[in-house]
Amino acid sequence: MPPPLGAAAPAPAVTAPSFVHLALSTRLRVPAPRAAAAASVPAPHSSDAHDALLLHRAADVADRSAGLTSPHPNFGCVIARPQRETDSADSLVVGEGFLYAQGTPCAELLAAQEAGEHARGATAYLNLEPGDCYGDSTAVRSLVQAGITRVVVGLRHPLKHLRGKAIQALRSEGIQVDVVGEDLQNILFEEALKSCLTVNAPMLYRAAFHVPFSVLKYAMTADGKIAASSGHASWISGKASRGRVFELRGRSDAVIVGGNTVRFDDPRLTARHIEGHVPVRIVMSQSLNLPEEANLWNVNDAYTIVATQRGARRDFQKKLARKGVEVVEFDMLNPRDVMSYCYDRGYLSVLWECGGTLAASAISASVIHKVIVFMAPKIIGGLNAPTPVGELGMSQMTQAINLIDHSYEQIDRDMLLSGYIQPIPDLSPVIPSMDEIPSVDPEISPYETNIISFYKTWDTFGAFSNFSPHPIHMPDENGDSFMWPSVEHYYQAHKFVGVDNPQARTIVQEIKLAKSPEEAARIGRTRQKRFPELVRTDWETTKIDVMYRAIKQKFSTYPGLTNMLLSTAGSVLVEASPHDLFWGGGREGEGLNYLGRLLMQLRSEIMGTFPASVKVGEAA
Ligand SMILES: NC(=O)C1=CN([C@@H]2O[C@H](COP(=O)(O)OP(=O)(O)OC[C@H]3O[C@@H](n4cnc5c(N)ncnc54)[C@H](OP(=O)(O)O)[C@@H]3O)[C@@H](O)[C@H]2O)C=CC1
Ligand SMILES: Nc1c(N[C@@H]2O[C@H](COP(=O)(O)O)[C@@H](O)[C@H]2O)[nH]c(=O)[nH]c1=O
Repeated sequence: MPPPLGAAAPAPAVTAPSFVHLALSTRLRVPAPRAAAAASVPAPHSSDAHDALLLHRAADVADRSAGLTSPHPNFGCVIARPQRETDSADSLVVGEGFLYAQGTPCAELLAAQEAGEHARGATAYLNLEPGDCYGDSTAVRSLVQAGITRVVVGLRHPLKHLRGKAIQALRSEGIQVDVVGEDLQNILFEEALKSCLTVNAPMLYRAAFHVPFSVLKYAMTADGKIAASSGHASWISGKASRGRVFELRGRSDAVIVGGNTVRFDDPRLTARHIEGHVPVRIVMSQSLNLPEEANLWNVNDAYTIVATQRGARRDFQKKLARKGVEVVEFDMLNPRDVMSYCYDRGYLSVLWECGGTLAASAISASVIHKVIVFMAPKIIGGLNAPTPVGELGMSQMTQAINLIDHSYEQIDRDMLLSGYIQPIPDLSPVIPSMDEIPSVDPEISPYETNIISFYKTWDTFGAFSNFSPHPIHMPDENGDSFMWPSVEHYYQAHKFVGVDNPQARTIVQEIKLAKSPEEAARIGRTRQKRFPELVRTDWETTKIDVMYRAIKQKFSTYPGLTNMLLSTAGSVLVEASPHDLFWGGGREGEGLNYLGRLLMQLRSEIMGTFPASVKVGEAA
């Protein structure tokens, strides 16, 4: 049951949770009354702490698949016996396995083979729901034949055509399947769930954005340079750091550099010092003004692709082809088209090791998801020395892209900073699709699930829509405040707010003065499509915060709306837009329903701090 009303708690911060936090909170939030009853029954298995520890271990085992399995995700399976007399999880493990490469035995089969007879009556821990596909059912069959009696799953499979299939198949064989966030809601699973999201980040990004998971990596001196002004750059970071780079390459399907880096560094871009996977090397060059001889043209080291502008230096293209280098022509050579091409080739993860010019272009194209910086305690100076990221069109520090879930690590003399530009997308829709509901909770009939949908403002809960006529007073970037006619006006305008361009400011004014939310939406969407360069570079990451700020202000401005929201306690809220599969739930629950999630997040925050004076459920 939700915490008692009126429980004093500090006012929650305004900023919305990052995606990972949102994923956790919507999965591990206070269970609805029905689920709470189920959760209060003591689990007939080892404690949640053991399960969380072993699930975390399965994610670590899955990480050994990194770079080897594309286009399949990283799969890990740990089989453990629930021995009660010891607290150490290690002594519980009887078998482990990870997917070594496409077409090799699956993790579940390998773990079952290692466990042998000890698998009978044991529990299998999987970072990700088994991905048996194309009629193959090896993973499920391996667990059933090994005599596994319980399976703990970190994430449902992100791909719609696979999601829920293996879970249903295992349950139909009488195996107990506990899915984190559905059957296991204890906050103890937070770390384990985060490790499952992180180890499958490549698959999640690829499924969500239809481009490979892209990591920008560079080595930088303490004064922010990636080379001397002469272009000389070896070496900035130390041997141990460069060893980590070889590992990073070994986990990537491709490594990308720009034409200048080839001209200045003549790089090899191989994952030397470690055996196993060798990434494809990609050069992006519009001019094709590249050296006749270069390490990258030696395809005995690794495969090389040169991406160039259609028709560039055909004679040189032929020379490269004769060396075994693959040349791919693009009408307009740009990072997004190259990433779409890599997506089509099945790449899961790409490492950008380019200079600042191409890095800026890739960030502006929103194809960079994570940044890894090796900072060395060195000063090189140089007015014209190259820097890690070139022109992004930002003139105010307040426009800076804030890395999310960032972390620091010291590596010998260097400092490693890594963080996400675009947080890990959580693909699990809050509303299970119709065929999933029975497998989520057999007691629930698909037609009784307490899902509250809203879409048009005249629906019963239409006031939850961003188009509802509830003006909101919001501070602007200069601290002045403005009365926005609706949440939609505010949201659409903020695609262009802060962009230092008169045209962008004009669009913001147009949207402010739009006569209706529909008109505001039309202006915002059409201008975004026609003038992508006028949209703020960090829009993909900040749009959740912008929306959360606006709905928070809306509900705190209109107490009746807050009461209406509280009256939905325990129900799943779905914005039933069939078109917008990010904010909406889609026709069959395939949408991500982020507006519904934010409203539920807001509701659970209010439930924690709601003043006792106002009764829940009063007329709106
Ligand atoms: N310390 C570190 O980690 C690293 C340092 N460096 C250093 O950085 C310097 C090179 O930096 P930089 O000049 O920025 O080189 P880049 O690696 O960014 O290459 C820029 C070139 O990329 C090509 N390109 C293709 N498509 C695009 C696009 N859409 N946008 C932009 N460029 C595109 C063009 O090549 P073309 O002109 O052929 O058409 C362009 O000139 C070198 O001194 C190198 O040593 C480089 C990488 C990492
Ligand atoms: N100078 C520099 C880096 N430079 C990057 O590494 C590339 C050289 O790779 P390779 O030829 O395989 O050794 C170079 O082209 C550039 O992309 N990287 C780092 O981790 N630390 C460094 O100090």
